[in-house]
Amino acid sequence: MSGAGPGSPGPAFFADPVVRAERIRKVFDGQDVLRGISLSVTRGELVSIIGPSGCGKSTFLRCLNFLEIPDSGSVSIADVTIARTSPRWTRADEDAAHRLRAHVGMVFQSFNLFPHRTVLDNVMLAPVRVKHVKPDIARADALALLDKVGLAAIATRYPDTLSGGQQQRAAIARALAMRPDVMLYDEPTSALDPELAEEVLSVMRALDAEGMTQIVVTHDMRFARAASDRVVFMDGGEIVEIDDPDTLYVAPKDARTRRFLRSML
Ligand SMILES: Nc1ncnc2c1ncn2[C@@H]1O[C@H](COP(=O)(O)OP(=O)(O)OP(=O)(O)O)[C@@H](O)[C@H]1O
Repeated sequence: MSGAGPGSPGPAFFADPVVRAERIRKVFDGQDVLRGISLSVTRGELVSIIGPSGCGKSTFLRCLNFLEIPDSGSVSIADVTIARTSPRWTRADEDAAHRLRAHVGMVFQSFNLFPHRTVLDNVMLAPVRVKHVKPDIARADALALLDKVGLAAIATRYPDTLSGGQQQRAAIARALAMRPDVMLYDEPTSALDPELAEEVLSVMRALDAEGMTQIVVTHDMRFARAASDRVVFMDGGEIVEIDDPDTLYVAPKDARTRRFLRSML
């Protein structure tokens, strides 16, 4: 939640960690993609992760909910902790990952809506099937969420009749329907024209104002600077954390990251 000012809850509001990743490592085909990354995100924070193409941003995000399984390290989200202590991924690990994912809403670059279902069905499906919420309650909840993202009037349409921005807002509503503790976004606006991207970003800003915890992998430096509480730069499988997104201070020793940042300003 950015812009703490007079009357805002202040730093104590951020005291409660929702996500804690410690020493996450991931090797693909002998390539050290993540070299022991740690990141804590507290309740209500909006953290943007940026960095050069191929530096491991998506891999790190996907490790947070075990869509990608880290080789070592631990992730805690809400009350679930998974520590990788052995190279084997067991049935018990998968069960724990299932419990952890129940706390996480994930939004992908490519929307990933079910094409043969209406927008409303897309949003109410998981609460009914996974959480066994009564259909009439799930429907009312889904309509409220669609209203929040500006899509209530087109709830009965199918995804292929929607703009990309509308589809992405539907995908956000679908993720929110599971009442997550944290939302993860993997380049949510990269496939969108600037105007449609702005519709999506404004939904994310509104969620931030409500206190939702959000982690966003993005190439949108303007959004990262303007809306984030923290910008985290990744490079070479490590992170360089910037406390103040306005000044974009980067440790002087990190020349490659400085060059990357200059190219984005
Ligand atoms: N499933 C996989 N198998 C093998 N290599 C992979 C896999 N996923 C990612 N990689 C490799 O890991 C590295 C990091 O990829 P990743 O997608 O995490 O980077 P990124 O920073 O998100 O890039 P971009 O900004 O271009 O999306 C790349 O070299 C990529 O080719």
